Amino acid sequence: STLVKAGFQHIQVLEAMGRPGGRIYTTRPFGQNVIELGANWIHGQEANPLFLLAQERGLLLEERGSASIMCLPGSVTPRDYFFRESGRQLTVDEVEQVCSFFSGLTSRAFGSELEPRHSSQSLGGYLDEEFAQSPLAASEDGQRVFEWCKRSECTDEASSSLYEVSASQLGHYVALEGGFFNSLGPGGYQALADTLLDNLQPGAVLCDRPVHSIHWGLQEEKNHTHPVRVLCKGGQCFTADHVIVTVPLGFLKENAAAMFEPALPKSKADAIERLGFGTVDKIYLRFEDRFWPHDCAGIQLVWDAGPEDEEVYQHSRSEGGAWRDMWYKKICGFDTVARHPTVLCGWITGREAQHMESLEEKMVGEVCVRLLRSFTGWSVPEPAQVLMSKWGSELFVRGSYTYPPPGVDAVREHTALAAPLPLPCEAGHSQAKPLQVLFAGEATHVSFYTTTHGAYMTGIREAQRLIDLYTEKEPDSYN
Ligand SMILES: Cc1cc2nc3c(=O)[nH]c(=O)nc-3n(C[C@H](O)[C@H](O)[C@H](O)COP(=O)(O)OP(=O)(O)OC[C@H]3O[C@@H](n4cnc5c(N)ncnc54)[C@H](O)[C@@H]3O)c2cc1C
Repeated sequence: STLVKAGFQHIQVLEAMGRPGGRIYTTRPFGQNVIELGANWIHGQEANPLFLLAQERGLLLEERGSASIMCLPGSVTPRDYFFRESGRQLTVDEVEQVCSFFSGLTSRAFGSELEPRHSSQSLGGYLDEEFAQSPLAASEDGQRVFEWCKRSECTDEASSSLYEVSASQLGHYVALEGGFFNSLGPGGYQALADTLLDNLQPGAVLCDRPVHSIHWGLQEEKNHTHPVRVLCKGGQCFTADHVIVTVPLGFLKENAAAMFEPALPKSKADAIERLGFGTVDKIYLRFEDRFWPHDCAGIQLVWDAGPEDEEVYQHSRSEGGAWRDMWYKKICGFDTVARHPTVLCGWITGREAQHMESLEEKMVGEVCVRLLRSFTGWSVPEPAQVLMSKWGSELFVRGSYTYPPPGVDAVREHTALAAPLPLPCEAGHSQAKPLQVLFAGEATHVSFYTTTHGAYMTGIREAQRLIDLYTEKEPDSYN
C-alpha cells in the first residue's frame, strides 16, 4: 500500500496460504460473531499505527473503556476463579498479592531495570531468585500461584518455558502506552488486515502461491534483466527488481538454508538460528449452555507441581519424552470469550502445544472437560464444538511469535534479520544492484517484535527503503 501510494507499479504479492492474513486469522465457527485463532488485540494506543488505522476506519469496538474490550497490563481480575488441583478455590486476595508481585518483577525486566547479576539469567531463573526472597514464597498457595503466573507469562513470550527466555533482553521490547489490549469490532482483525489491501490493483495478491526459492544477484551480462527470480512450488516464475520477504521466522528456521541462492550471509543465518520462535495455541470450547457463574471471567488451573516449577522443568528435560503424557498441565486456564456467552478459550504454549496439535480435537475436548470438572467440582457438560489453532504445524508459519533466548544479543539478531541483500560490504565489491532482497515481518523489529503493529511497521520500513532509493533521498535509520 505504501509503495502504491508512492507510485510504484507492477507489485505482486505471493501468499502461500489460501487466504491473506497470515497470523491474523478471523473465523466464524460458532455463528456470526468472530473467533480469532491468531492475533486478537491491538497492543497499546499511543503511537500505535494500527490503533490509529482501526480508529480512522471505525473498526474498534464502540464501547470505549469497557472492560470487555480492553484489559490492563498484569491484569488478573477479581473475576478470575483460581482453583488448586484439590478443587479448593483460592481467595481473590491470595491470588492478587502474588500476581501483582509477579507483575512488578516482569515490569522490571521489561523496563531494563534488572541488576547486572541478572544479565545472563533466564527470565524463569531471575523470577525464582526474586520470589524466593519474598514472604509470599513462604506459603504453599503462594508458590503454586507463582508457578501459574510463570506458565501464563509463557503465552506472552511464546516459549516452552521461561527458563528458555532471556531476562535482560526483554528490556528491548517496547510496550506502547494506553489501553493495553484493545479489541476490534464485528469484522475482527481481518477487517483491519483488509484495509491494507485496499490500494492494491486487482490481481496483485495471488493466494496459494508458496514460494519455493529466491535466486538473487543475477548478473546483467548473463541476460538477466532483473537481479531476482522467484520460483513458486507450482513452477510459476517471477522476475523482480526487488523482493520483500515477509515469511515468519519459524518458516525461515525450517527452510531458509534451501530457499536462497546464493545462500544467506552468515550474519542472517545466525540470526535465524539464534532468535527463538515458539508456539501459542488457543483451544475454543463451545457449550450449549453456560455452566460457570455469571461474574466469572476465567477458570485458572493451579497445579501442585506444574511444568513451570523449576524442578519439574529440569526433570522434564532429562527424562526424555515423558512430558508428553502431561501436556495438558501446560494449559493455563480457560477464559470467557467476548460476544460468545457459552464459549471458553484455553491457552497453551510451547512443545506441549505442539504435541496437542497432533491429537484429535475430540480428545483434546475430553481432556479439557476432565480438567474443568476435577478442578472446579462443577457439573461440566460435554462441549458441543471444539476448535483449536495449530500454529506449530502450520507449514508456512511453524510457531506463533519471536522471543529472545538466554545468551542472545536480541538487538543484533533482529537487526541482522532485517538487513537487505546484498549487504553493504558485498555491494561495495561487486557492481550488484542494491536492495534486491528485503526482509520484513514481526521478527525483524527490534522493539515491537511479536506484535501486529511491529509487523506492519516493518513493511512500511522496507517500502520506505525502496522509495528512498528511487528518490535518492539520504536514508534515515530504518528502525
Ligand atoms: C495465537 C496468536 C495470538 C496472537 N495474538 C496477538 C495479539 O493479540 N496482538 C498482536 O499484536 N499480535 C498477536 N499475535 C502476533 C501477530 O499475529 C503477528 O506478530 C503478526 O501477525 C505477524 O505478521 P507478519 O506479517 O510478520 O507474519 P504473518 O502474519 O505470519 O505473515 C507471513 C505470511 O507469509 C506467508 N508465507 C510463509 N511462507 C511462504 C512462502 N514460502 N511463500 C509465500 N508465502 C509464504 C504465510 O502464509 C503468511 O501469510 C498473535 C499470534 C498468534 C499466533
